[in-house]
Amino acid sequence: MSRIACSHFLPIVARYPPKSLFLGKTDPFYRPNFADVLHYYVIIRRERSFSSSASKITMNLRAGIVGLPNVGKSTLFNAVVENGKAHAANFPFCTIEPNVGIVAVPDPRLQVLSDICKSQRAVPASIEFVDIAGLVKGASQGEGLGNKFLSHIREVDSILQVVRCFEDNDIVHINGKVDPRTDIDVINLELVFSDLDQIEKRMEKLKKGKAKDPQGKVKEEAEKSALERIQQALMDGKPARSVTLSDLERDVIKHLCLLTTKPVIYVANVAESDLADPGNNPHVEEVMKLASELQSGLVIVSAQVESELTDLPPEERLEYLKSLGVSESGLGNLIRATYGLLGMRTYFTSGEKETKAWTIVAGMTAPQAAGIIHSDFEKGFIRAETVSYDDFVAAGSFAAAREKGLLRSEGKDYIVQEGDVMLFRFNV
Ligand SMILES: Nc1ncnc2c1ncn2[C@@H]1O[C@H](COP(=O)(O)OP(=O)(O)OP(=O)(O)O)[C@@H](O)[C@H]1O
Ligand SMILES: [Mg+2]
Repeated sequence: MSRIACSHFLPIVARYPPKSLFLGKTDPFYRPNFADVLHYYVIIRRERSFSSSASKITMNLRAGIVGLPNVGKSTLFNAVVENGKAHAANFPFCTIEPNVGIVAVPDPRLQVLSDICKSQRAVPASIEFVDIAGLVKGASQGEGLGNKFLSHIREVDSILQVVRCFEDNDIVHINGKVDPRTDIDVINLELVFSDLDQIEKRMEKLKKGKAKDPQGKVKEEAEKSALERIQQALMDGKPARSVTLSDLERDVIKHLCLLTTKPVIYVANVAESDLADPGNNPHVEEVMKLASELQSGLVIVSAQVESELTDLPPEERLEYLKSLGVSESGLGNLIRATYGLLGMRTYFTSGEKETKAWTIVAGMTAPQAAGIIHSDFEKGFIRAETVSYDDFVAAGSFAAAREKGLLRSEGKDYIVQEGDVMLFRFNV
C-alpha cells in the first residue's frame, strides 16, 4: 500500500539524533548501539517520505473520526486519546476545528520482548486520531461549513464513521430520530458528491491536455481513464475504492485525495445498557448489515462508557466493566482494527535501553524498514539480521538465536515480515 500526504493542517514534531552519532562510522560492520541511537528518537509524529517502487509514501498514519453532529465523536476521541481535551457536549457542531491526538497501538509482544531484553522502556507503535466536525446533508454544497470539514477528512488515511445506536431523548439527534441507515447514507453521499465535484473540476483541466513529453501524456491518459471509471462508480453510488486501478492509475490520481478511496470502519456507538449484548439492539444489527454490504469494518463501543472509564483509577475500571457485563474496554479493538485497516505491519528492535515497535507498510523491504528509523540506515544498508518474534522468544536472546541458527542474515530484497525482530548493519 502506498500513499502520499494529503496533509496541510497538522503540525509536525519530530526530533532526530545528533549528526555526530553517525559521523566517522565507516567500518562496514559497524553496528550502532540501538538503544543509544533510539534514545534520540522522540518521534511524536513523523512525516517522512520513502521511495517505493510504486510511488512515494509517508508514515504519518491518521484516522479521522467522522459522522453526523452530536453522535459522540469527541467523546470517543477523548476516550481513545489519553488526556484528550476535545470539547464534548450535547449540542450539534460542538467541534469546529479538528482535535488531534496520538494513540499507542496495544501489542502484548512488546512487553514480552522488553522483559527478555531487560529493556529500560518499551515504546509502542502509534496512530494519530483526528476528531473532525460533524457533517450534515448538503455539506458538499457548503452546508454547515461543509467544505471546510470535508477538507479535514481529505487529510486522513482512514475513516472511523461514528454511528449513533443509542436511544436517549435528552441527546439531540440532528434529524430527530436514531436511524443508522439514513445517517450512514447522508455521510457517504456527501463524500461521494464531494469526490464527483473534485473529479469534474479535474477533468475540465485534463481536457486541455497540457503534457508535452510522451511520459507526461501517458500519465494524463492514465488519470483520465481512472477518473472516468471512478466517476461512473460514484454515480452508481459506489465508492472510488471499489474501482480496480493499476499502480500507475492509483499513483496519478493520488493528488486528488478522493474521500471515497479511504478505507472505512463503522463505529456503532451504543448505550451502556447494550454493551453486554449489542446484538439485541436493532440499530447495531442495521450497521452490521451495512458494514458487510459496503465491505467495511465494524467495531461496537460505548463512547460514553469508554470516556467514563478514563476518569476512573485503573484498579476500578475492571469492576466497572464487570458491572456492565463485559470484561474489557472496546478501545483496544478499535485501535487494532484501525492499524490493520491502514495495512500497517510491526517489526521490533530490542536492546537494553529500549524495545520498540516500528510501523511499516506491508511489503516494505529491509532497507525501507531500516529507513523508518533513520534515512542513513536505508542509504548505508548492508544487511539485516532477522528473527521471527516466536523464534526470538523461544531462544531468549539474539546470541542464542544466532547459535541455534534462527537468526537469518537478509539482504536488501528481503520483505520484512510481521513481528520480525531486527538488527541492521549499515555503513555511513
Ligand atoms: N454511547 C453514548 N451513550 C449516551 N450518550 C452518549 C454516548 N456517546 C456520546 N454521548 C453523549 O452525546 C453528546 C454528544 O457527544 P459529542 O460532543 O462527543 O458529539 P460529537 O459527535 O463530537 O458532536 P459535534 O459534531 O457537535 O462535535 C454528549 O452529551 C455525550 O455525552
Ligand atoms: Mg465533537
